[in-house]
Amino acid sequence: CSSSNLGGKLLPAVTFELLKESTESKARLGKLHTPHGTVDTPVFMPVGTQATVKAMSPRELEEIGARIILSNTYHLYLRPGHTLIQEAGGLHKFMAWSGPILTDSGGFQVFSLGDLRKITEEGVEFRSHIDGSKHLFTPEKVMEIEMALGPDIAMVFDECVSYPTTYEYAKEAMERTTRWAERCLKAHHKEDQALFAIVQGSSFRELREKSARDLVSLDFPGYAVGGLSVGEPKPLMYEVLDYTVPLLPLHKPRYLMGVGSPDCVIEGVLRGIDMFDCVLPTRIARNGTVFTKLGKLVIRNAKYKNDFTPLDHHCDCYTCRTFTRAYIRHLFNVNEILGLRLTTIHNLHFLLELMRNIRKAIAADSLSEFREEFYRYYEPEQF
Ligand SMILES: CCNc1nc2cc3[nH]c(NC)nc3cc2c(=O)[nH]1
Ligand SMILES: [Zn+2]
Repeated sequence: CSSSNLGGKLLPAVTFELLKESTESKARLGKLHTPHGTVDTPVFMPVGTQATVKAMSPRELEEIGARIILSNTYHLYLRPGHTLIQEAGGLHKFMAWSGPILTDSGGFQVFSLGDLRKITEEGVEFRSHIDGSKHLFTPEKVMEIEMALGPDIAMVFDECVSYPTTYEYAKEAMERTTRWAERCLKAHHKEDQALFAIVQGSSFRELREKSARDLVSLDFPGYAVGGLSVGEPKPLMYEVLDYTVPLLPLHKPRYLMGVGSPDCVIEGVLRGIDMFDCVLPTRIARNGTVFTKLGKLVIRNAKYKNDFTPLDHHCDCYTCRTFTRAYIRHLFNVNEILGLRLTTIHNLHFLLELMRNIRKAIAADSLSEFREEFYRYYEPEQF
């Protein structure tokens, strides 16, 4: 059922149950209840930009324990169109994913189109990266698209400001984003879909605090921290989280957008983040780079030519149980599709397994030991 009806008062479609707060950090265990099932948090959400997590079938996603996945409003609006997907019965039916789905609002995509877009108070005029046709995304239009796509969680239309930026521009963009969020709230009318807000303000503390305060007063069911993982040094991202997350409601989910490298996920969880998404694990898999306990491994490297051991000696995923480095390197060498499928399965399993272990560590109040142990082996990158 979507949102049960108690004497006319509709219960919200998506609710967050705070199960346990860590004693040693801001980490917490939770359950995100949605019309398409419940998600244990902290959670990593694989990205399925064009209504598919590239190279993975829904069955394989289920097998590795994926629960909630992301799709992209911008891409699906352009192809095949949100009206076609609505005709198909919505995204869940169209892509045969029965679990929870979150759609971003296209904000990030249209802003990364560079000078192919024009921002006004009304919205963003942009040219399609496919055929150059002109489009206008307004908060109202984006709400119409996301209501038609039918995900369990829809994101507001915001402006993700690039890094670095000036205080003046960050202020102007943040205040407009808050006005857009109010317009999204007014235009959104789908009871079985939750609308999450996105905090902006770049790396300026008073802008982040103003953005958080204004959005919290609008009482959204969930809050994302946007404008991060856009090229800023990791310590700066952590600093922004240190002073932004505490301003968000304890009993609502916090979503850090675009973060999915193992070290950033651990640092985000420690700072009170519940939800993560990132194209990194699937994107680097397709060019043969995999996560392992000891850091990243590039399988095309000649040193793996005669290496008949698994990708990651500590992993029990289908790829690592079944194939060797030599075989997967061969597949990449001869451009065989199975190669990138196997590395995608492994990288997603790696991230989802990391989340399972993080949840276990929070439950056992041992997340800082887990973090020490993880860093003892894992070599994080600077960006
Ligand atoms: C929902 C669309 N809006 C929206 N998406 C985002 C996607 C991101 N992806 C990354 N790093 C890969 N940072 C992001 C920030 C935002 C952001 O501030 N806003
Ligand atoms: Zn594996």
